[in-house]
Amino acid sequence: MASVTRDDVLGALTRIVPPGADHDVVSLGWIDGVAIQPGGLVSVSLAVPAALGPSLEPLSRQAEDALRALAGVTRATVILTAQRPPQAENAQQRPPQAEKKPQPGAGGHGHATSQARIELPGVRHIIAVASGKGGVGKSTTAVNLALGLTALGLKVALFDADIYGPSIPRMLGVASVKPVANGKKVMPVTNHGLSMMSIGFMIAEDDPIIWRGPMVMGALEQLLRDVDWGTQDVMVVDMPPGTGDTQLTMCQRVALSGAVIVSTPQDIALLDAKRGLAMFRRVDVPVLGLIENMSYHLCTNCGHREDVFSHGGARRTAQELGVPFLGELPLDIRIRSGSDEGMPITLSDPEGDHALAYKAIARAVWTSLESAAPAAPNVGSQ
Ligand SMILES: Nc1ncnc2c1ncn2[C@@H]1O[C@H](COP(=O)(O)OP(=O)(O)OP(=O)(O)O)[C@@H](O)[C@H]1O
Repeated sequence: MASVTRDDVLGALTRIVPPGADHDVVSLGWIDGVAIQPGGLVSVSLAVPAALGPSLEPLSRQAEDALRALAGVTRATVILTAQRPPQAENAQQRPPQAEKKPQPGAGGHGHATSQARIELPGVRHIIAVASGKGGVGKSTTAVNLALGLTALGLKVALFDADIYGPSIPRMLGVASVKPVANGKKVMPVTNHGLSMMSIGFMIAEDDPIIWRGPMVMGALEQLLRDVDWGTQDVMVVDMPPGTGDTQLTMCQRVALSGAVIVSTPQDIALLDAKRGLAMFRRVDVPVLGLIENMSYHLCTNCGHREDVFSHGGARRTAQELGVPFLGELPLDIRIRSGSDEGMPITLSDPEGDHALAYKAIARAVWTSLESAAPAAPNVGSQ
């Protein structure tokens, strides 16, 4: 099979002209990134003026058709990302405190950065749930923590930034729901008292999501900005795993009030967790604490407890690094099956030990956020 080249891709895109424009998308400088993977999988990111985003959806379909017509292309995905506003404009929009040293919990609006910040004015606190490596239960923790926060009577949003494996829609039983537009904005999907958005709503589960860093950030930024989040006490962000450029950019661009790090107890996972912690410290985001997931195993039949992964490692690491230890959750099939079935354990067994552990973590997180920031009118406003 002929293999497709970047020039082929750009050539095909020169035939795509936005409605009302005099030039094609290549001449307009809208090509943000092109990724070509073995097997003829082509992904293109088009950085378009933010205000035009929703009206250009048909253009992205047209571009996909043009790419699919190329010899050697088996699948084409074109995503629209919002163009960054010019720097001078950003400087004017940035609140005056943006150049000051950050205050933990003060909405994260304090860290200085040269890049445009993504401000969500109706959201009081934004917290990241992160892990140094994949598969440690970050999404499971983000979902149950978010539900634990709703149990406190808070208005909670959940943003799935795990672009490599968006699992929030499945875990919250809304995998088949499609978000609806409201004017120029998209309404969050709601279920179980949470307002959520995920890249998973926008792509098919088997779509290749191996995008270059800038493309990933563009897609996340567009999603965050284009959703009508309304007023929220707290937004929980399920971060992509790892500590690479995407994660770092996300920490710099989103006004984070703090971060929660999830780790399993093994040394190797803890090393990654330490890397995650260092990343947040580097960008002045307060680390609210460490959670040990899959801390020990509980036998479903007899309830016997086994410390399969040397239980207690995260607590020791938290002490060593001077950050709070927020709690531990066992490796328990009920935690997994709840997520698989769209009914997380905090909902399915709200008075059980695991739900109580998540709720205690949620309380500690909220206390930590609020102890550093005065109460706002929307707090507890459900
Ligand atoms: N405490 C637990 N007990 C049993 N299963 C768990 C537990 N925590 C997570 N899992 C299961 O482990 C798998 C990975 O969890 P999850 O998707 O939350 O991890 P992740 O760190 O977000 O992964 P990725 O980085 O790949 O997105 C899922 O099948 C989940 O249901």
